[in-house]
Amino acid sequence: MEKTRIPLSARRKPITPNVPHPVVVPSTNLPNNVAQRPARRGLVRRSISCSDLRTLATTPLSRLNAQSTRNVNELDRKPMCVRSNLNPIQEKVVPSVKVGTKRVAPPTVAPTNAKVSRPAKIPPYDYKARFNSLLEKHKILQQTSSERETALIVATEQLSALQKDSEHLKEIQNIYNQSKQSFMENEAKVKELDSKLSSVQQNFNSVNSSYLSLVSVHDAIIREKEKLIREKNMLVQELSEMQQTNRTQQELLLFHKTMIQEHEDARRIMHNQIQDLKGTIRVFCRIRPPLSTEQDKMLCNIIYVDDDVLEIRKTKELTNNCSGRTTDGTLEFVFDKVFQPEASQMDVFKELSQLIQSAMDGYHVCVFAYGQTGSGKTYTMQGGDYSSPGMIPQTVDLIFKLIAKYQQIGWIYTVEASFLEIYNESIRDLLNTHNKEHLEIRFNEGKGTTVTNLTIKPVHSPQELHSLVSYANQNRAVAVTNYNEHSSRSHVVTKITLTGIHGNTVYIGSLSLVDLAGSESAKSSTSERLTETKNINKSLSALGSVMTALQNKDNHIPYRNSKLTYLLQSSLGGNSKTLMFVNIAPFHECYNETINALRFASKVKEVKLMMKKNKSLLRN
Ligand SMILES: Nc1ncnc2c1ncn2[C@@H]1O[C@H](COP(=O)(O)OP(=O)(O)OP(=O)(O)O)[C@@H](O)[C@H]1O
Repeated sequence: MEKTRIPLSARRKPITPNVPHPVVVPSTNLPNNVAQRPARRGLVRRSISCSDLRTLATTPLSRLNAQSTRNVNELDRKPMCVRSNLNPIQEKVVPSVKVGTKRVAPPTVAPTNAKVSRPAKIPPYDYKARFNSLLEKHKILQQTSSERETALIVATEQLSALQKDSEHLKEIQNIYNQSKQSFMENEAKVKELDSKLSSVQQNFNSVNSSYLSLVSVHDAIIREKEKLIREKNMLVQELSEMQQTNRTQQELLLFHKTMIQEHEDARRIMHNQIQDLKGTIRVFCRIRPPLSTEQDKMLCNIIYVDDDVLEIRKTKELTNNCSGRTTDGTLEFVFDKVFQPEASQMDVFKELSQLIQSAMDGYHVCVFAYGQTGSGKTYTMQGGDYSSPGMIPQTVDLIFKLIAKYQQIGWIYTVEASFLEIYNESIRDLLNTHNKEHLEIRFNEGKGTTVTNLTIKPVHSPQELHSLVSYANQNRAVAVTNYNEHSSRSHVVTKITLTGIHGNTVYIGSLSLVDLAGSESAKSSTSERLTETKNINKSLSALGSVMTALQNKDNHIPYRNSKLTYLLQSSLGGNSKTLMFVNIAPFHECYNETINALRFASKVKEVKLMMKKNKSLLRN
């Protein structure tokens, strides 16, 4: 039997084995736009790009399935178009038939109604012809059968290919699903990255805006820096001009300092000459007012003739009994100044302050208050309450004011203070009442008068000195049972030493402020007070003797007759300025003591001291 050849058109290309990549997809399963690409019959072998997969992913599955079904049907149809090359009449499209779930090409049926010329009718008796005709028919049938078998084989191959396609499609579907899953994951990642990108963008924007503002600040700083550099240059210029001016001014200042120093020296000399002209021993008389508790007391008749002359009168009987100038029983006394009861502490200090200047200038100054008990000595030296500070507190304040003033022209001052009490001719250290050491007065031409073992405190401020003054007063009070009685019976010496240094020049001056014991006579004292009074009178009369000797310019001045005069030797000698307050109580009952005090003071007033300045040179 002649073998039937399968037409080329009916053959199918072998299907490439299914491998994940490259993916072999039947063109029919691809969406239209993908499938439109050049394809071979039925199948397309090509690599699936990401965009194809994306298109696949975005195409609904139902649509793909429908399209796939359509294409399979088309494939089913196309291979069934079997052409017979034996008989063109037999060539026709054979529709596929469904066998079970598969569609296969139906067996080809030989056309019976072919439009060919009918063979001539064979007579019934022509068996040979009829046999040949039958053979011909048989041959045709055999050929048809063979073709149908071939078609069946082709259809079976196609079916198997389709099955493979289907499996392949399933695999592609899986790959597609995986790709879709991975795509969705990637898309989520892309979204996440997008959000990160947007936050990074925001950060970038904020950093950028900060950067821009920093840039503007930087620019402003640069501008400011340039401005400052310009100002600095101007200041440098000004500074150099000022330095030049400064040099000129320093030269001028030096010149002025020299001038000031020369003027200061001249002032010191003139000041001391004026003080000398006023008297080396000056006597001020101060009459205290009666207190509110003393309004009943009869007063003396005191007449203030001038600011340095007073007249006092008690009775006519006393006329010619006094050493003062008498006129109708009136005694007249002339002092350097008479302070009436109304005079304030400030008025009194105004006169004293000139002597403090002398102490700063290197002189020894002695101020003492003389008078009977209750005449106002302590009030004058120490003061009453805070509103009426006496000579000592005011002196302390003035000293420190002057020190500050002198500092400006190059002077450096140091201040030292000591406080002692002479009671019954023995000395007590008021800054150390437990001081059992022997306190002995020594005199040295160079150093002046000193007391051995006496506490001497350096002082740096007025407050410190005020505290020492009150501490000394306190010690004076606690040492005895009856302060008022005791205070009348002892001499208190406050000594402030001032050392001024300017270059090689050193001035050492001192201020001795003495609150003397009451000057009442022994007659008016009781027997108990007699010893005290004798001692007081001894020291006061020694003071008078020293004054007289000084007045007479005696070779020997009896300083050593009492502790008081010995202690005040350097303040009463030729190298000092002395101011004596004679304090007077204004009462009739005190008249005799008043007259005695006034006489004593008048005697002192006549003393003329020979002055010698305590100037020394440290070097050369
Ligand atoms: N100028 C004055 N103005 C007002 N009161 C004064 C004045 N002088 C003294 N007094 C007052 O008179 C009283 C006696 O004065 P003060 O104690 O100073 O006398 P004194 O001479 O120091 O006595 P004593 O020798 O006992 O110490 C005190 O109360 C004092 O305050």
